[in-house]
Amino acid sequence: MGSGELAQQRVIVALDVPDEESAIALVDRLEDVTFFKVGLELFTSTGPKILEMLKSRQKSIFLDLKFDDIPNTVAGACRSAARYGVDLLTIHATCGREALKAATEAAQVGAAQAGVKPPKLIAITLLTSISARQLAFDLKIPLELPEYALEMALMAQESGLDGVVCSPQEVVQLRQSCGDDFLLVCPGIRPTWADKADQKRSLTPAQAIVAGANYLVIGRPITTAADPELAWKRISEDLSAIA
Ligand SMILES: O=C(O)c1cc(=O)[nH]c(=O)n1[C@@H]1O[C@H](COP(=O)(O)O)[C@@H](O)[C@H]1O
Repeated sequence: MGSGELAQQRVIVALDVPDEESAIALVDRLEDVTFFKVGLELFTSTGPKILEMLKSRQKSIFLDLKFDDIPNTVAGACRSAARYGVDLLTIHATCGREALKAATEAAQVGAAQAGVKPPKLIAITLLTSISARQLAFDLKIPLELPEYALEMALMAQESGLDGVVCSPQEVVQLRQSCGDDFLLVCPGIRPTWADKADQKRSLTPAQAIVAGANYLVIGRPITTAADPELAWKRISEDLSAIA
């Protein structure tokens, strides 16, 4: 595999910026990046026109709106979001089984109505900013963290979702239990030289790929670097070494 190819195929850059202008500036600087994530900050600021900007540049899109509500509401949200023709879409596993099933069906319906490809619907298992201690003491979940993440993933799989968002630290276990066809999308990725900031359960890009992640979501190590192109290049080179 050529230099940078693995990063181009497997790294999604999170565009956590406040407005369209900053997003365009980053996308145009990072010309080798093929897959971008639009999350709550940017989508709340710009609305769907940011998706058109990315499509006009032939980029793949992860629309990360992390829906979390009652079944009827998340189904409606997924139906609407699926009409945009994005590649990946998120919902929280904690919505529960009924909501996950309703969301899965609604995403298919929305995409069919718009005549676009349905998004891969993936569930957040447990945010990568939550530590084992916080899970026990703040969220009062009596399970061990890996067991809790696995239970959320299995519920998502049984409800018909295409995969989950999980920390790279849980990938080996989830891959073993959920099989090769289940998408494992991992944020909380930190090269050795990057600040961990609010991420609690991280691995390096190479470690996450070796563990079996399908996609890595990387934001600040690239987007807030003094030289974002150089940060991307360093990550691409690290990944080329394991290709
Ligand atoms: O759904 C996500 O993408 C997500 C889930 C999760 O558990 N943790 C997590 O960090 N994310 C997102 O992944 C990105 C990580 O960004 P950085 O920490 O800057 O690399 C952010 O856009 C988060 O919203």
